[in-house]
Amino acid sequence: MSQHNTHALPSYLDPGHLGPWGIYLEQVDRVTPYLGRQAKWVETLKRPKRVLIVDIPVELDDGTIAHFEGYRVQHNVSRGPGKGGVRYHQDVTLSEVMALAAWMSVKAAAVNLPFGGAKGGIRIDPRNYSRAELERITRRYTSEIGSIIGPHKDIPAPDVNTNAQTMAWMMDTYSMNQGATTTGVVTGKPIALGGSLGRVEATGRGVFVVGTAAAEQNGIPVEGARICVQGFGNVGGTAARLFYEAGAKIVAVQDHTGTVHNASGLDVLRLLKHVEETGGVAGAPDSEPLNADEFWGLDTDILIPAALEGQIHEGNADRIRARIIVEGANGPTTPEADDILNDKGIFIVPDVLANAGGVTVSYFEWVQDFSSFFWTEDEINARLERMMHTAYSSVAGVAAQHKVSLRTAAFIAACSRILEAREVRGLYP
Ligand SMILES: NC(=O)C1=CN([C@@H]2O[C@H](COP(=O)(O)OP(=O)(O)OC[C@H]3O[C@@H](n4cnc5c(N)ncnc54)[C@H](O)[C@@H]3O)[C@@H](O)[C@H]2O)C=CC1
Ligand SMILES: O=C(O)CCC(=O)C(=O)O
Repeated sequence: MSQHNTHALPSYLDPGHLGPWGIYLEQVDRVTPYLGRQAKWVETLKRPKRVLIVDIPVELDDGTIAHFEGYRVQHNVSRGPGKGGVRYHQDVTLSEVMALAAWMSVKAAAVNLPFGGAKGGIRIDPRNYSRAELERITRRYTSEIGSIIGPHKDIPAPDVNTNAQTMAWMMDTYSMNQGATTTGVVTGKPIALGGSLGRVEATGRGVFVVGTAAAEQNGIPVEGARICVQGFGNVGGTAARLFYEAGAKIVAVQDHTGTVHNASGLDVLRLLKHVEETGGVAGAPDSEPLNADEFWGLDTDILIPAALEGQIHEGNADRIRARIIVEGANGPTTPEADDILNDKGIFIVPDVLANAGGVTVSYFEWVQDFSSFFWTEDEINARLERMMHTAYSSVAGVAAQHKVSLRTAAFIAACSRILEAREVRGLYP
């Protein structure tokens, strides 16, 4: 059992709290005064365009029948087709998927990609199911949402507990139902199926690029910087490795199995191997265990939350001693915590900017699939870096102009773009 089950729930999971969708709505309310005449259209952002809840009946390996609840939400498609990952997690809710879809709309617009926002999920703990069962569940889910996805409508990708194999099954199922191989229906596919080089690492690489820019802006040399990372999967593991290779010291890592600490710096390559072999960071060599709560009070230069939403809340924000927070996860900081951290002068690179590297390389993959012409990994990484730098500078410019946080600035830039598209498209059929 995870040590986290023994701790109080984060405040956003308390009954009566706003929940992820409520948090998103509050973020939109906070930015509305900066939208000028576009504010007239702001209601567009406060309701999803389309919500689909599906029942997924599947025969398990032992012959019994199980039913899972799945979702696909398209929040906004004013600027292009919906885009966003698919999450398999036991705590997935409609409110969460709605918020994740909305953050995708904001993210795509903040980085100026020609996409709207969407997200999907299945309420399931995938660790309890065999590979064959997961394949059947994924295929049935894909068929159930098949009428609303498509390369020009809504393009899924990996998120928590899904990966390139999941995308291969989705692409194959969609193609079988269409009667034609349709590689552009999902991104994050295996390279053999039209996937893009660099996509697996892209989100962590983007975190590294903007994290480095933020460190420079705050006079923190990356070489020797102390870094704590929560979540050591696709995003956290890659970001930790890139910072480690740049000379930073990864002093603590937390995942669902535990928290490991080494004040002189963990050997990240060994830690990655340990996680591959054992499924989590607990018991990693050359580390001491910490309890989950101690992690948040560690004296550090950069904190990278790269696990789930609501991890930084009013119950722990006050104890955080990082100089910079780079949000690898979606929605890791509640609005209450955001206020506390801003008052403490902690510099936050918000999720919609910091973790946009993944969807950026997904965009490259989608473009490559259409042209059937594939780029080298160096080309992809160079383009990714350029786009992340451009987005960071333009959001930092908006922040300076309005004297607001990078989060508010990213929302101002993104919401303005979405609402401008809404306005010029017009309303009538
Ligand atoms: N994969 C991608 O391309 C993108 C992912 N994200 C976001 O980044 C975050 C992480 O996603 P991935 O790395 O893809 O997922 P993943 O499934 O590869 O890894 C998730 C990590 O979080 C840890 N974790 C889960 N529950 C935890 C808990 N209660 N406490 C501490 N750690 C916990 C897991 O142990 C694992 O290390 C999510 O918020 C996701 O939405 C954002 C943009 C793109
Ligand atoms: O790569 C994508 O299309 C979306 C990735 C994603 O789900 C996210 O950025 O949160």
